[in-house]
Order: sequence, then structure tokens, then C-alpha cells
Amino acid sequence: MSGIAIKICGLKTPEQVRAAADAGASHVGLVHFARSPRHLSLEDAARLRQAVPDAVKPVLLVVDMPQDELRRACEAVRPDVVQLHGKETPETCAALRDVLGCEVWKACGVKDRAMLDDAQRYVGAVDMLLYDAPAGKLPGGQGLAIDWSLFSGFKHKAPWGLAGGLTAQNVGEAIRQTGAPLVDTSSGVESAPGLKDIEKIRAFCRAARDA
Ligand SMILES: O=C(O)c1ccccc1NCC(=O)[C@H](O)[C@H](O)COP(=O)(O)O
Repeated sequence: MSGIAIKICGLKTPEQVRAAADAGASHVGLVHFARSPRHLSLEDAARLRQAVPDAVKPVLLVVDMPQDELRRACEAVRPDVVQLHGKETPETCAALRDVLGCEVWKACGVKDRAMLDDAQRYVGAVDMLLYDAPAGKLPGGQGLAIDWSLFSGFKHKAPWGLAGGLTAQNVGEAIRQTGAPLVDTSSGVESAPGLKDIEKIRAFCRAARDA
């Protein structure tokens, strides 16, 4: 069995959190972004956070949230990680890392080598770079895969993870091609936008662990 980290994003109920934890997820994502079909109010995110077992890290996802607001959100939700999904600069990320008292991850949209090179601006400013499809109608959770061959021969200078259109069917190949130490999925374990499917969560975790 591999030691790969697995993040299941956009969970909304304690049952889903328990299913992800039992299936071997290392991280669960709670989305706070009003336009998302996975949106949770901060009150609901704080309540759901209490259902997260100690062995699993809760990740709070936000988009261009002002520092003071994000600090208050973290006091309410107590995430282990904040994942930034907007246009936050490396300077903003580094400042947040200083004040939030938890890990800060930056989601970086990449569709070509130039975008992957540009994302390296965040090295040293964040705890992890999460490569995802570039923002479209939503900043994330779009079910769009990125070109895994971009990572071939790429020398990573910081901890990183792979997101974007991952499913139980393709995650094994994605891990083999890219060597990703963490994989993240949302749409790929849903039966409709925002509706998580527990069987798909189990199948995704199994496929990632078996890769
Ligand atoms: O999932 C959302 O709706 C979302 C909304 C706003 C910002 C970020 C969001 N999700 C970010 C994630 O970490 C997703 O897991 C990641 O983008 C991969 O999504 P998918 O391609 O659907 O697996």
C-alpha cells in the first residue's frame, strides 16, 4: 500500500466525512465560496469540522478573502490547512501564513509549461502548491483534468499536489505519470454537482492507494 495523501474536497455532511476518513483520506475539504454547489456557511463548516477525526486534516477553501475575515473564519472553523483559490499573490499568502497559525496551500491553475513555471513564484510563500485546472466559471471543482505530461522531468522545489478531473478510473494513471504525493478530487466523487457519492469516494481512495 502506498503512502499517498488523499484529499476529498467539497464535503457537506458528517456521513461523507466519516466515509472519506474510513476510506483512507488524509484531508477533507470544506468549501466556503457562495457560488459553489459545495458551499458551506462558516457556521456549517465549523459544525462539520467537529466530525473530522484527529487522523484527518480539515482544509478550509476560500477565494480572495480579506485577511481579517479569514482570521475570524479560521478561529471559527479551526482548519489544519487553508487552501487559497483566488488571485492571492505570494506576498498575501506569506502574510496569511504568518497570522493564521495553520498551513497555507495555494491552488495554481496550470494548462501549459509557462503557467507551471509561473506558479513557482509561490515557492517559499506557502506550505504546498496544488496544481489544478485554470479557473473557469468556478475557481475550482470543475472536473477538468490538466495535462499530466507537464510534470514530466519537472523538478519540484516545494511540496505539491495534483487536482483537476481526478476519478477512480484515472487517478492511478495520474499518480504513475506525475509521481504526485497528494491527489485531490471533488467532482470525480459526485453523482451530480455538490452531491457526493460515498461509493465513489471509497473507489477513489482505493485506486489512489493501490497505484
Ligand atoms: O469545489 C468547489 O466548488 C470550489 C469552489 C471554489 C474554490 C475551490 C473549489 N474547489 C477546489 C478543490 O480543491 C477541488 O477539489 C479541485 O478544484 C478539484 O476539483 P475537481 O476537478 O472537481 O475534482
